[in-house]
Amino acid sequence: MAAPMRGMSVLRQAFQGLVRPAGGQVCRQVQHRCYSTPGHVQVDMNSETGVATVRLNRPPVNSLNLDVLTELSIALEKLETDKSCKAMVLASAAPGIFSAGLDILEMYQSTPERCVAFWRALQDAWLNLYGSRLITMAAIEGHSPAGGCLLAMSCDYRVMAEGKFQIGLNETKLGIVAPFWFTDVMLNTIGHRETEKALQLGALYSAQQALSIGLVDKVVPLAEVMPTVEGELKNWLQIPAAARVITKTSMRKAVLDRLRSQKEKDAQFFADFINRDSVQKSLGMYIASLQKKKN
Ligand SMILES: CCCCCC/C=C/CC(=O)SCCNC(=O)CCNC(=O)[C@H](O)C(C)(C)COP(=O)(O)OP(=O)(O)OC[C@H]1O[C@@H](n2cnc3c(N)ncnc32)[C@H](O)[C@@H]1OP(=O)(O)O
Repeated sequence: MAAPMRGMSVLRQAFQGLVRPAGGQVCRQVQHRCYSTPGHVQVDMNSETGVATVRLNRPPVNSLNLDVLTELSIALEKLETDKSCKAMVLASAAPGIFSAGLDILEMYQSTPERCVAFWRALQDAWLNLYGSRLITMAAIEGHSPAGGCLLAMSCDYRVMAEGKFQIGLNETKLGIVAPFWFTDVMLNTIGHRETEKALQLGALYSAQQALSIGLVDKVVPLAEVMPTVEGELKNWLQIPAAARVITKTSMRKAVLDRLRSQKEKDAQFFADFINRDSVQKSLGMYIASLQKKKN
């Protein structure tokens, strides 16, 4: 069986009620337990089915800042150690968006120390998600670029809403480079040739295009995303858990170990890279282009 993820014991305590995060709530009902932190990540645990729904909740676009990533790690750790939890659905509480990826403002004109802390939080959230023993499914009910795509790809199964929404690792379009572990996850998902094209072009795919290259597993109308995930979960839940977990762990171990063995080096590299003048200039232009879109 997969070992629970290491670290963050204070965070785990927070969820066990020993330490309460500022402004956080723990509410218990008969069949549903809701663990809500200040509002960035909502967890609804259905004790009857053993399925938890984790919703990103940072409107307008669920950009992933230090707080969101830390809260996501807390939530995933808690579910990992909850023996009654068998599966986790990752979704969004914000309409029209799964996640806009990393909060660009965490990378623009930030201090090296903040950059390192931010990157460590991302690493931990990803290690918890990709290394989870749970069945993990992404309900992609909106746009899912960059870090949003990473989260979705790190689940076991993806259902995306048809229509105008886009998904992909578009980092090169921002003048930045997808880290090796983003690349590894994409390689494991869509294979080498498609990854080469997708990453160099910073391609964002429609749901149908994503389906055709295997980036998502099913495309359905928006209203059908959750029911489709629930239907698919029924199949996965029938598989003997130990055999499924051992299979998943063995297939993901090399990629997880690659990051685990160089977390600090990776965080330092990120902080150095992102603070280069040329990268800051590109990010500044990208932020301006997002703002200009509105005018
Ligand atoms: C080795 C080290 C290398 C470094 C590797 C670093 C890796 C980075 C991975 C990433 O995740 S980078 C982030 C990439 N994300 C994007 O490119 C998405 C940008 N956003 C969009 O394209 C659109 O916002 C959207 C997601 C398609 C949604 O469009 P919509 O029209 O619904 O909303 P907007 O009006 O565009 O946005 C509303 C509001 O939110 C701000 N915003 C959008 N995305 C981000 C973001 N990722 N971070 C921070 N802020 C974001 C946008 O600027 C608007 O703000 P305003 O103040 O209301 O104008």
